[in-house]
Amino acid sequence: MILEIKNLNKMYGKVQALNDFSYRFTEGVYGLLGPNGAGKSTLMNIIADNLKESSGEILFNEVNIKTLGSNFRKILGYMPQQQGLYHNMTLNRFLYYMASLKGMTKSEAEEQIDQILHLVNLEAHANKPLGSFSGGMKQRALIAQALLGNPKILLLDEPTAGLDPKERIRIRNLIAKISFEKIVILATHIVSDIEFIAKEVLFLNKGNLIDFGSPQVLCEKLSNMVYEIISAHDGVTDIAKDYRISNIFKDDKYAYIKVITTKPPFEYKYREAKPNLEDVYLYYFDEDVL
Ligand SMILES: Nc1ncnc2c1ncn2[C@@H]1O[C@H](COP(=O)(O)OP(=O)(O)OP(=O)(O)O)[C@@H](O)[C@H]1O
Repeated sequence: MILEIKNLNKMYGKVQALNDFSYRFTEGVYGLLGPNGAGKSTLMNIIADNLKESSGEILFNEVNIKTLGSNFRKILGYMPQQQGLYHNMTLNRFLYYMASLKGMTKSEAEEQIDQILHLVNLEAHANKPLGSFSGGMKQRALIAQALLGNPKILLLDEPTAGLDPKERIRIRNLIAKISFEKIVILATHIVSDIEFIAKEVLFLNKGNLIDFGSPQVLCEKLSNMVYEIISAHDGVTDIAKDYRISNIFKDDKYAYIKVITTKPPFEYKYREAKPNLEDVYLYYFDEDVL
């Protein structure tokens, strides 16, 4: 199974939301990482056929998805970014409603909905109105509707937005569980959402694909660029002036400051540190963490 994106461009007036984006996706989880405005949702929406590209094409198993038409939509599950749900609708009604929009028969829906409710761990809430759900339950309800029809391609746009760490882990585990034999593309700006479940990570910035690869390969690119400076507690402010800091840990005696830099911080006591995907993110997106 191959989903191939070829030279995709999207302009909103003068804003280039996607710039000549090309990629080949096969079975597995892909993390689409980038800050606000990177073009993640634009890409998802074009794949989901909710938005028209300015140019470029998308092929599924070498056939243009425009030719496949509704047959492509049938194999696609899409979880949009934080959506207003129908507050008075019960979860069960919502799922039947979404199943009918996907053209499923009532008996097909019946068969699947029970299984999906079990998978997302919401069986006990099937007859409760969506308005009574917590943030995490709402996100799981949205994942549930995306799973209707057992799609081969699953697009998840910021599935953990606004969730507490426990719910985030729960969603992450759920995604790992449902991704078998599917192409899953997950857009997020939270590195830990995909660090341990993504086969490949794509870094997107201002519409450009700036790097991609397995988390391991991406981290290896930063070897010899991540160090831990060991300093007195009051040294942190000075270090922040000269170095990009990715983490600070303090014990009773010292501050341990993880920095990303092209040359070792010779002026301090330091040791080499192991890069993680968050360091790679900071390296590319140059965000101030202090
Ligand atoms: N409907 C629109 N009209 C005009 N510009 C838009 C529209 N939708 C998105 N954009 C612009 O396109 C660019 C990419 O936006 P997009 O929403 O795809 O990014 P994103 O990576 O999903 O960001 P976020 O995490 O904030 O959702 C941004 O500059 C955004 O302002």
